[in-house]
Amino acid sequence: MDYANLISGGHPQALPEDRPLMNSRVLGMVNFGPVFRKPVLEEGSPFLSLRMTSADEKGFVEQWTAGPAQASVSGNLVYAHDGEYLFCAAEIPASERCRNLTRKTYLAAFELMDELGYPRLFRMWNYIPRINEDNADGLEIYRDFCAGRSEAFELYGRRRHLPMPAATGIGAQGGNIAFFFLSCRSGRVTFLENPRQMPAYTYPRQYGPRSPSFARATCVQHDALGVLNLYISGTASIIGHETVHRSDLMRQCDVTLENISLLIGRDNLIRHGIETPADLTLRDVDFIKVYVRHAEDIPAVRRRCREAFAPHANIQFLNVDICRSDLLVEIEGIITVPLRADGTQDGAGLNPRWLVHEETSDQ
Ligand SMILES: C=C(O[C@@H]1C=C(C(=O)O)C=C[C@H]1O)C(=O)O
Repeated sequence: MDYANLISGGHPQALPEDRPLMNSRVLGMVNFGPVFRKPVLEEGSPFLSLRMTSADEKGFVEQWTAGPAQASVSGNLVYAHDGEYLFCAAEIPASERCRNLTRKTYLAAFELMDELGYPRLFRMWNYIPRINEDNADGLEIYRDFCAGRSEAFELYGRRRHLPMPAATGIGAQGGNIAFFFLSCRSGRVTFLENPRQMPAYTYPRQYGPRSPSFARATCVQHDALGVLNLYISGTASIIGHETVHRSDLMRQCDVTLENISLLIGRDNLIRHGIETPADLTLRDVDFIKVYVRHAEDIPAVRRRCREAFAPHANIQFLNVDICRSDLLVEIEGIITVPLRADGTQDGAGLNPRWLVHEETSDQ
């Protein structure tokens, strides 16, 4: 596999025997690179390419692997499942306003989850080019998107209980709106809120005709494996429902990091009925994506994040717009926690692998 070609937006070619990338254990792959391509099946696995970097940046491929998976396509949904987890990616075709197509595509995704038997939706990622620009009606595209998504949750929720999962709703450097999500069949799923922030789905109408549909985090517990995965939503400098420190990058970083610390802290976990052998802190967060509005702010944000997170944490910095035009930075991550007192675990639950450019140059 020519990873460099893959990351730079080329089509995957035949795999070398020693480096099975798109094999049957791959639930899905998401390329964070310079070219948008709608999700397709490549070498038997779902593959979505997001335009998230400039041509001269390294980029990376996020690979979700689990058990032997079956992959297929249904309309504009491309998916794979392994008996416990479902990965599904979709493009929302370009239009002058996205509410209706967002609602339609989201509803199709919920139906698929149900039909395949993976009803426990636990993490969604939404990539929205021109997120702060206006649609044909003068409504911000993010708000238009939120309206369609909210309608899908409401309509589907009349038939099936479907709590809102952890999510990210962030800009992209081009292409069309695309989302991918993870759901599971038997993991014990808990949805967390942050006492310092109003639940997003209760935001007042000043932020749009319908509020964003997501929780602050989702916890998936696999008691048989002795492990818990905590998926942290994109988090920003919002207290209550208001953006704070509108023009102060470093204060926005601090509030964002404080929000995550509070969210994963012992008091909040216990409030949601979750017990872990040790207190969780920022040092436990991994697979951290840091979204930064202005490219020139990345070095300062990088320094601050390197202070806050563990040295071994996987961190990627992406220069994209953020869901509110007064937000300068946003952070998401994942924590994997052994549940047994002796620290043993019979599996890691579901984490991604990041194949970054340096790792691929010797392919
Ligand atoms: C930063 C916030 O929201 C962002 C938008 C989200 C969405 O619309 O799915 C989810 C998390 C963040 O990426 C927030 O409202 O606190």
